[in-house]
Amino acid sequence: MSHRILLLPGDGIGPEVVEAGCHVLDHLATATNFDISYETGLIGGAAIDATGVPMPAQTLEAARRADAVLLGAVGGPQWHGLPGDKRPEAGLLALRAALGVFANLRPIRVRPQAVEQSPIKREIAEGSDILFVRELTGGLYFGDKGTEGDAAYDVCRYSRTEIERVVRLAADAASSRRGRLTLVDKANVMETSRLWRAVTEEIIAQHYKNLDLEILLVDAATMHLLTRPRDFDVIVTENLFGDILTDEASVLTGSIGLIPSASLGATGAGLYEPVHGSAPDIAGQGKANPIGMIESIA
Ligand SMILES: NC(=O)c1ccc[n+]([C@@H]2O[C@H](COP(=O)([O-])OP(=O)(O)OC[C@H]3O[C@@H](n4cnc5c(N)ncnc54)[C@H](O)[C@@H]3O)[C@@H](O)[C@H]2O)c1
Ligand SMILES: CC(C)[C@H](C(=O)O)[C@@H](O)C(=O)O
Ligand SMILES: [Mg+2]
Repeated sequence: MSHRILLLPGDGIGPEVVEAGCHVLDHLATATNFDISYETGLIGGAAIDATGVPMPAQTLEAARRADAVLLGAVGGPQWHGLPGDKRPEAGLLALRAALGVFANLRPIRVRPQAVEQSPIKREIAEGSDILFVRELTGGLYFGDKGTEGDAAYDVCRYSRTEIERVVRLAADAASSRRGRLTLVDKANVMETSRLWRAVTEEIIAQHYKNLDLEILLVDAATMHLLTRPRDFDVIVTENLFGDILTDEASVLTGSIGLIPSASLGATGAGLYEPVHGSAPDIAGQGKANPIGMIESIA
């Protein structure tokens, strides 16, 4: 049976890292007799230029048919003036929503070979191995948004079900790793965070008594990540905090180009993409680090 892989190279360095990743995948597929077939689709700025929209219906249909979707990156300064729902990034958000991939796994490991590349002191960074589980289809990204006169708003909303499913996934991951789960929230200010905290404490107390649960406020967490990174095993958090904290934590490894991700839902195809963006500052120069893409494929 052929495994259908949808390639969405996107913009900037996206096509460069997807091409590099496919060399590796082709080689492995041949070496192991693993039958794959590729389809390539448009997303982001490339799709806007070709079709006028960041997520053509044809791409969505191909994603729903695929066994896995590999995405490079979307976005770039040439599309920055567009309204929010017409920007390249809106194409990626539509894809995540359509595939229902609510859990975004972002492993951040400091490799012994690269520890000297880290701007963080060796004695702090060495041996860090953190799995972020970022909620991916809720929160501020998908709440009601708009403008009212000269004001603007983005609503942050989470349901108990949305929190439960991703916390359970993170708790399962922690159970098969070092048994430590950290919830990062802003429960001293945000109502959604208070719900995250209540639901998480309940799930851990009822179903994961073996786990050691730590809870941190997000502002302090940004410091702990760079001062005691080895203390963390699995970190679960909401969509926006997860976006920001994983770019921060990537610094431990020496390059955001090293960080892979897998976005998974309850059923259907997964979406596999490096954590970095389209890197317009280095696009077309043949120097983008492809490891994040290659590890996403792995
Ligand atoms: N998943 C995605 O498609 C995704 C993720 C993040 C940002 N973006 C978009 O990408 C565009 C640029 O965003 P940005 O500049 O804030 O973030 P970025 O991640 O593209 O780049 C940040 C910095 O990291 C470097 N970098 C990124 N990937 C690298 C790699 N593989 N190898 C070496 N260096 C690498 C860049 O050169 C840049 O200096 C924006 O339009 C943004 O919305 C897309
Ligand atoms: C491009 C953008 C929509 C995206 C996000 O914020 O989720 C990116 O920063 C990421 O980390 O995948
Ligand atoms: Mg990001």
